[in-house]
Amino acid sequence: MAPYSLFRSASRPDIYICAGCALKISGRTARRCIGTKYLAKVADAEMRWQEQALEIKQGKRKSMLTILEERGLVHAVTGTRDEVDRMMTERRVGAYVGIDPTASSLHVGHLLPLMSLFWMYVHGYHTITLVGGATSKIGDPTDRLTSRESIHRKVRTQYMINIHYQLKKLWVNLEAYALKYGYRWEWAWKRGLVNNNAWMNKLPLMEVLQILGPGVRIGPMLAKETVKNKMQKGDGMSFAEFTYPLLQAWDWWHMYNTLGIRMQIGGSDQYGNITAGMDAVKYIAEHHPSPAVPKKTSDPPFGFTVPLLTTSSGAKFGKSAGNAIWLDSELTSTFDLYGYFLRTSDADVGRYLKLFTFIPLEEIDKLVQEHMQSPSERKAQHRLARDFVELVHGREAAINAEKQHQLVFQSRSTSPEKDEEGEKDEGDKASDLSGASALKLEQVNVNNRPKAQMKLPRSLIETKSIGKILFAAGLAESASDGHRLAAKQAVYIGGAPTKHKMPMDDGALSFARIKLWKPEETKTYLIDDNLLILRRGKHNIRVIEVVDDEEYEKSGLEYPGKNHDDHVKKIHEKEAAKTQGQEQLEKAEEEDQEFEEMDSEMDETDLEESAWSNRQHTATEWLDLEERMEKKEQYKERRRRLKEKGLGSEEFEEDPYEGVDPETRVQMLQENLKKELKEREQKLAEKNAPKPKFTGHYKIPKAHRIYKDKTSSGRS
Ligand SMILES: Nc1ncnc2c1ncn2[C@@H]1O[C@H](COP(=O)(O)OP(=O)(O)OP(=O)(O)O)[C@@H](O)[C@H]1O
Ligand SMILES: N[C@@H](Cc1ccc(O)cc1)C(=O)O
Repeated sequence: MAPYSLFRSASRPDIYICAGCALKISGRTARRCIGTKYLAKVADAEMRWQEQALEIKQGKRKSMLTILEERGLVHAVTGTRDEVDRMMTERRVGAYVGIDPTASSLHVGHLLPLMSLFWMYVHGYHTITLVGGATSKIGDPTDRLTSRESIHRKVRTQYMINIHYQLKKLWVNLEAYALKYGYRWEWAWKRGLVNNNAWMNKLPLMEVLQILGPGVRIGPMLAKETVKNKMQKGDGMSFAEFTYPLLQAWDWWHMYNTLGIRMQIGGSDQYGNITAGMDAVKYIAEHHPSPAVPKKTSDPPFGFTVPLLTTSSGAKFGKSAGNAIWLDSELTSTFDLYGYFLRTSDADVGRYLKLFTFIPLEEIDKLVQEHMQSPSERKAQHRLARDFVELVHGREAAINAEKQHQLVFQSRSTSPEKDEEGEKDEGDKASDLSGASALKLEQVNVNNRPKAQMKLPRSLIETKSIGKILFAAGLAESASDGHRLAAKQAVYIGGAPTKHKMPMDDGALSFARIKLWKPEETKTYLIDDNLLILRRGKHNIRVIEVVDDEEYEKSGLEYPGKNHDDHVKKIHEKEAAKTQGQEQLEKAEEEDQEFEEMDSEMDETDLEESAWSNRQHTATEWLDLEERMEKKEQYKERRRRLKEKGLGSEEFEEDPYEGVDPETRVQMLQENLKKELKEREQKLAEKNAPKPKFTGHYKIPKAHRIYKDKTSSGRS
C-alpha cells in the first residue's frame, strides 16, 4: 500500500497531518500514514473485484484466462488450467514479464508475452516489466547449444537503457491504444518497470546458498533438456549458465515478497525457468529463516507461457536467431515494420490480429471475412500493420506509415512488372501482393510524399556511380553488386528525369528501371531536389533524403561503403593538395626566375642611360613599370602565402615600399631614380669625365626595349 507523507502541524509540533487524508496523528515517531481515503479506495477496488469474480463464476463475463486463450496468447499454464483460471479470477494478482537486454532493442517476438501482460493491465491486474540488467551478465542458456558471446559492460549498459526506455514508451503508447478500444485507466490498475540489478548487485552469495541452496536439487536440474543438450551436443555448460534459472527464480522471489508478484509470463522457451522459479518461491516462502517472511504460501506462485512467434520455417523470431524485426525505428523503420505486417499471409492474418491488437474478436472475424472477399486489398493486413505500429510507435507514426504504404503501393491493378531476376523478398513470397508492382503514384507533393526513411549525402548521389548508391542505400550487397543490378536493369528509381536533365518536380511519381548510367544522371531523378526513391523487388524500397555533406557528417550517420569513400576522398584530397602545392611551387619558381631576370635587366640599366631615359620616358612607360611593380607585388604575396603553408623557402628582402599604394610608389620610384641619377651625375662630374654627347645612336638597353615596343612615341 502506498503510504502518505506527513506534515508537521504549524501550531502543534507534536502533531503530524497526513498529506493523503488530512488525519491528525500524534507522536514523534509517526512519519507515514496509510490514509483513510486510500484505504477506502482499496476496499472499493477489492469489492468491485469480488463482484466481477462472481459475474465470471456465474458465466456473465469472460475470465481473464479465457480472454487470453481466445486471443491465442496462452501456450501452456503451470499446474491445471482451472486452478490458474480460479487464481486469476479470485485475486487481483501481480504478474511479470522479464526481458534480458542482450540486444539494443526489443523485437516483435517480445510483444507476445508483453501483450498478455498488457491485457492483464487493462483488466486491472498489477503488472511489472523487468529488465534483466543482472541476468543479462550471465545470459540465459535456454535452448542454446553455444554460450552467448560476452557483451562489453558499456554496450550492455547501452542496451539496458534502450530497453528500459522502449518499455516505458510501450507502456505510454499502450494506455493511449487501450483507450481507443474503451479501456479507460482506473486507479487500481498498476504497472511497474524494474531492473533486477537493483537487488542482484548487492546480493551476497551466502544469502542465496543459505536461503535457496538447500531447496535446489541438482538431479532435476541436470535432467533438463537445455542442460543435457548443451553438455552433450553443444559447447558445454558453465557454472554461471547452470545457475541462470536460479537467478531468474530469485527475481521472482524478490518481487513475490516485496511486490506481491505471483505470476510469471514468458515465451514457451521459458517454461522450464518459470516452473523452476515457482518451486524456488514456494520453497523459500516455506523455509525462510526470517520470522518476517510467511512460513506458508497461501498464495502460490504460478504462470503461463505464450506461443513462440516463428518464421514460416518454424524458427523462433529473435535476437539469437538473427531474424528479429526490431521495435526501435532506427533499426526497423516504421515503414518497414508496417510492411512486415502488411506481408502477413492470409492464413496468419486472423491469428496475428488476435495476438497483436486489441481489436475485438467479432471485428477481427468481420475483417478477415472482408479480406477473403477481396484479398488483393489486404484490408486485414493493413489494419494489423496500422494497429501494431500505433501500439509500438504511436498513432501519428502509424498514420504516416500507412500513408506512405498507400502512396507507394497504390495502384496494384495494372499489369505486373516482371520481378527482376525472378527474385522476391522473403516477405514477398509469403504475401500475395500479386500484380502490385506497377506502383504508379500520382500527384505526389511535398506534403503527401513518402517521408524520407534514410539520409545520404549529396556528393554521393550527385557524383558517385549508381552501383555505389545502391550499395549505400542497402539495396545491393556491394558496389559491384549494385553495378550488376543496374546493368541488368533490375532495380527501380522513382520518377523520370525532365527533358533537360534538370531536377524533376514532385508532381508525379512513377518508377523507371535504373540503367548503368553516368554518375551525373542520378541527380536528374531527385524529387524537389532532395528526395530519391529507389526500389528493388516489390517491397524493398528506400526513400532517401539527400542532405548536404556537412549536415550528413554532423549527423554521424554511416552508409555501406562510406569508409571506403572517405578513404578515397582523403587520398584524393592529399594528392590534390600535393599537386596544388607542387604546381604553386613550380609557378612560384618560374615567376621567381622571371623576376630575377627582370630585376637583373633593371640592374643592368645604366644610370647614365637612365638619365637619358628619365628625360625621354613617357607616362606610358612609367605605367608599364607600375604594372611590373604590381606583378612583383602579387608574386611576393603569393610567395608569402606559400611560405606560410611551408611550401616556399626563401626569405624576401625587405620591401622599401611596403604598404605603399602603387601610384605613390611609382612617384617615389621616380624620385629615387632622379635622386640616384643626380648622385651618379655628381659622381661622374667629380670624376671629371667628359659628358657623353647624345648622338642619336645610343644603344638601347635590353630592359628598355620592351618599352619601345609598347610606346607609340618610342624614343626616337
Ligand atoms: N519469437 C518470440 N515469440 C514469443 N516470445 C518470445 C519470442 N522471442 C522472445 N520471446 C520472449 O520474450 C521474453 C524475453 O526474451 P529475451 O529478450 O530475454 O530473450 P530472446 O529474445 O528470446 O533472446 P534470445 O533469442 O537471445 O534468447 C522471453 O519470455 C521470451 O520467451
Ligand atoms: N530469461 C528470460 C529473461 C528473464 C530474465 C529475468 C527474469 O526474472 C525473467 C525473465 C529470457 O531470456 O527470455
